[in-house]
Amino acid sequence: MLKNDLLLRAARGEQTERTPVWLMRQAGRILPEYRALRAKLSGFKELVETPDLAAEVTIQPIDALDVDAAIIFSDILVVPEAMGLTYEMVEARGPLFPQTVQSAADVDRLRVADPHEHLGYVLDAIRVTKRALGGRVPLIGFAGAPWTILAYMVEGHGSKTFSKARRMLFQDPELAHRLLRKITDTTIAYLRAQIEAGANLVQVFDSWAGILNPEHYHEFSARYIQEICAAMPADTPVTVFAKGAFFAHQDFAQMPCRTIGLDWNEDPRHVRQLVGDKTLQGNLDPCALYGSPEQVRAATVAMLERFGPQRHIANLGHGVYPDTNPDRVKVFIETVKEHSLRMRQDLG
Ligand SMILES: Cc1c2[nH]c(c1CCC(=O)O)Cc1[nH]c(c(CCC(=O)O)c1C)Cc1[nH]c(c(CCC(=O)O)c1C)Cc1[nH]c(c(C)c1CCC(=O)O)C2
Repeated sequence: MLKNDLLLRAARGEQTERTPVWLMRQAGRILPEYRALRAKLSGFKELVETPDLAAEVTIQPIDALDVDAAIIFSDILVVPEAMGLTYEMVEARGPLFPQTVQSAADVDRLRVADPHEHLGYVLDAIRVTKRALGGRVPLIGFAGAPWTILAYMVEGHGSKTFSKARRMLFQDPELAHRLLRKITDTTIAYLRAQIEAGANLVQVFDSWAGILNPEHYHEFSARYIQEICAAMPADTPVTVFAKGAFFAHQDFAQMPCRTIGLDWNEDPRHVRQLVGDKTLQGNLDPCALYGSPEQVRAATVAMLERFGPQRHIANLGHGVYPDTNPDRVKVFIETVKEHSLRMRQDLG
């Protein structure tokens, strides 16, 4: 039994006494206690692959920030690794795949991973975290959207344009679909296993949605996300966060998911008209947290008013930036709690 189930109720579209709040990328990065633990280890992967440590880092923001959800400490790139493509996390630079996917032979070599065999460390981390949380807040599981995973597997590292990955969509769409098929099958099994291990809600991150043209987004991304959503157990809410996909609201309106994540470029009042009765998540500009406490408070209040009191999960419009002052994050969280309560009292 959960002591605080605001997130799940908001995701299901039920009335809540206040708006739940958490932050994308809340685990790690901004917390001194994360940096202290991280400094003692060989690197990011040791943290991700050691369930007790991953659980500890997952719970740090619950203690430090008093958010309404935990998100399992892991990375979207564990999926390509489970399929046979190892990644490295290069200090201060980001992910790197020494081998990339270019040819039909490369796709054939990849396996559809069995999550119990190849991603057992994540499932163990979820189990340890659940036990340690003792029902304080729900635990969010996650995976990358197939398109975003393909982008890293083909490109080999982060990029502003991902032009190698997008080139494949133009030059060899069939090959892209074969790769997306394997990623999607792996992701469905992986997210289902996360839910069995204890994840209460799962989020699909399509971080590179915004660089596709609308036709390609429909053909190479949305249909696979749709399939993933449809394959989840009916009682587990799914959130789809497709950064920059303002052109794809029609796709999202039909998506069998409960919640749509919005980046900070979007106006929730406009999106509400387009996607029907879904819950919306977001969408404060992460840079708003560089302001003074008064400015953070004002920006947060304005955001809450745009979403309205119900069917909203407060968050940033993307992950929190590493150099953000945790005290400003606290102002954001406290303002959501106080002001969303007040919005309901004003109504009642
Ligand atoms: C694109 C993407 C990645 N990873 C992820 C995405 C999708 C979300 C998004 O768009 O931001 C998802 C992710 N990565 C991480 C989480 C942990 C849970 C959370 O707190 O949200 C989550 C949900 C830990 C992480 N993943 C990474 C770190 C930093 C590693 C470190 O400790 O040095 C953390 C805490 C590394 C990572 N991982 C990735 C990149 C590009 C980088 C390097 C730059 C960066 O720091 O974001 C790939």
